[in-house]
Amino acid sequence: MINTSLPIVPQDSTDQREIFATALVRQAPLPERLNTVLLEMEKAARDEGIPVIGRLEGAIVRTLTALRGDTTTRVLDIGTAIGYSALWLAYALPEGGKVTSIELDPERAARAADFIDRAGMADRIEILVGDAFELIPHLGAYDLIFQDIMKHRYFGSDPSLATELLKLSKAHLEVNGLLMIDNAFCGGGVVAGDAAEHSNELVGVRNMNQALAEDPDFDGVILPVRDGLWIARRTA
Ligand SMILES: C[S@@+](CC[C@H](N)C(=O)[O-])C[C@H]1O[C@@H](n2cnc3c(N)ncnc32)[C@H](O)[C@@H]1O
Repeated sequence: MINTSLPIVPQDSTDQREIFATALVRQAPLPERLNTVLLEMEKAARDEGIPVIGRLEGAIVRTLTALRGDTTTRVLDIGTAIGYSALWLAYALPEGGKVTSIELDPERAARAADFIDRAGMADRIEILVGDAFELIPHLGAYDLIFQDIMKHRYFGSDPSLATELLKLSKAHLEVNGLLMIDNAFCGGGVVAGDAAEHSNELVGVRNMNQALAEDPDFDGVILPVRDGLWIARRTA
């Protein structure tokens, strides 16, 4: 069901500026229980080739989420893997905040549940197992949505799905809500040349980038860190 032979963006970059920023972020104090589990997850991700956003992007996601303060209590995390991004999101939320995280692979979802429990965040994160395209239409509205499934879902598949997921996310995002989408550069492919000559995945991500950039209901920008992180506020 899941194509595990896909290229994985390394969690730690070779860019000297990102290495410097990541080293500083590693020194930031975190609750010991949370940090112990995050370190274990980072090791598992490296050893087993599990794609996670890594420490630098984790800290960016946490900071952007925390900046929203009490306006953000309902978060949707699309693509749980082993729960790494869900933990950063949950940690940033105010009291009473909750992350709903969706994962297609039941084994990964089970590992995520175990890590999340050990990090002491089980009361803040709910994992739904299934296909995001089937589950999201049954969910409510969110203050923040983090999308991180594109690499898996679109490679060699239908290039229109990336834009469909954007539409689905928009339909479940409150006005003034924040949409974050990882892998906007699609491994660098969308920057390198004419995506139309490349894979369905590249075409899909390029079209999604264009649709989001042109959408009058969003203000946003791709942060050029790691593989490109869209941050876009729904304005209307
Ligand atoms: C890049 S990983 C997510 C990493 C996670 N956000 C993190 O940083 O910790 C993408 C995950 O999305 C899952 N996935 C792929 N297609 C999906 C779909 N249609 N619905 C739900 N999950 C999906 C994959 O099984 C994979 O575990």
